[in-house]
Amino acid sequence: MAQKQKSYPAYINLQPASHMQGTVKLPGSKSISNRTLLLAALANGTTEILDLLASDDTLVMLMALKQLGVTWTQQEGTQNYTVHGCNGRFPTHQADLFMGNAGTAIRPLTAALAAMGGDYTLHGVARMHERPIGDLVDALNAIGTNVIYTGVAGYPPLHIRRGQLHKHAMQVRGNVSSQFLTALLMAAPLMAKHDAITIEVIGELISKPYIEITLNLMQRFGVTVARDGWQSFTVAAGQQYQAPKTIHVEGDASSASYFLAAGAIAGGPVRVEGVGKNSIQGDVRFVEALEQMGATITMGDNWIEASSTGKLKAIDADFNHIPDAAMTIAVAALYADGVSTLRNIASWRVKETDRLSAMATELRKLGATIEEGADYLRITPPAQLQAATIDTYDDHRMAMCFSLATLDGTGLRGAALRINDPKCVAKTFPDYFDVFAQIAAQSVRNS
Ligand SMILES: O=C(O)C1=C[C@@H](OP(=O)(O)O)[C@@H](O)[C@H](O)C1
Ligand SMILES: C=C(OP(=O)(O)O)C(=O)O
Repeated sequence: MAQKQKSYPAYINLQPASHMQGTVKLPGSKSISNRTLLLAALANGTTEILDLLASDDTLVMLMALKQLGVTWTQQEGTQNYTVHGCNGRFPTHQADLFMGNAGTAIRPLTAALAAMGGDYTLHGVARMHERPIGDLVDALNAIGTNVIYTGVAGYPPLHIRRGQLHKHAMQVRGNVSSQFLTALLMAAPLMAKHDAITIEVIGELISKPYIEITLNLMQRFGVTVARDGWQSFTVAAGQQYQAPKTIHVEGDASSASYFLAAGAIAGGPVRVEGVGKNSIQGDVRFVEALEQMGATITMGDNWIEASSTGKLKAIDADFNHIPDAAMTIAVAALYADGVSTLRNIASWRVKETDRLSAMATELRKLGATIEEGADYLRITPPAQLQAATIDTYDDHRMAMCFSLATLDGTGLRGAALRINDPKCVAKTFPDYFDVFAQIAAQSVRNS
């Protein structure tokens, strides 16, 4: 078994806290873990991956690779893995792959399998079958791959057969998910055997910093991508992924956001370890938003710390570059001195749930006044938070960011905050509520 299993009750009651202080060691980055697993599997040679994230999203990738004939081993009692690369061609040409709700698994694997051809099906949980993949499939099939929808057009499940590449210039729309471009980039060396592959982005590209993670990791595996800004990307012919021997997975910057926000809301200092000023993850820029709200941030090579001395200031900003960590700002806005506006976050609607609608509904339960726009959220905090039972919509980030609603020690008047279905955090952070409780306990000891 690759991951430890954790059992959670149907709900969890969190006690109010007025001060948060302590240090957290972060789990590995989901974005880096799943990219590294796929690149290591495709590479020529053996890669040792250190500190891989242990979660549902990485488990589905590990299991899919195993079904595809990739050999990997986990070093006992660690999150270190040895992956034996298959040099651009999976040994197994027929497989039925369960992808859970992991966008970072299904999208890049679809592109890689389409490029290779075979007889593969990819499917996931019910919500996965509502998350769009049409822009990726269109981009692939336009150059000759053979990807078929077996349910509703534009969505998984997918069936991948053998195609015949007849073009090397690809086009992909960028305004629904950056993961489509990431997927094409990662698969491009498999299709660029004799001719360069170019990928042109049509229209706006969202979530840009995730493309930097992709390019950075491809480079670590020896493939260079030439680019013209965010408009077009070229992978020269004849490049193959080469195993870098060892690769270390940074701590997850999106997971860091909950603890850093706790330090900013409730005094701190709260320090996260595993990610720092040289991170390749765009979500470290979450701290800029906290600073704008008045928090004090310090950073080292492998840590970030947040603290504050007074009430947070309201914020009005564009969060397109950090859609995941922006959810944490929505809850932090409950503690601000005025009305906050989170702009350019339409992609929230096609993630684990419709996050714009879910966030609006749950913030209202706490007493906030919310304006939900097509692509923005305006949050007016209540004078005092109300105790509430928070629904989580099978969305790990809904569960994690609403734990911050306990940090107004007096406002909840001693009442616990109830979070339903806390087990959904297993998507990226199975131990989240234990770690959150440890920080709360450290804070009590230190106060
Ligand atoms: O490439 C990645 O690792 C991710 C890209 C983002 O998705 P979108 O590009 O769909 O916004 C982000 O929300 C997701 O959690 C991880
Ligand atoms: C959007 C997310 O996940 P996915 O990788 O499945 O897109 C997320 O983790 O917030």
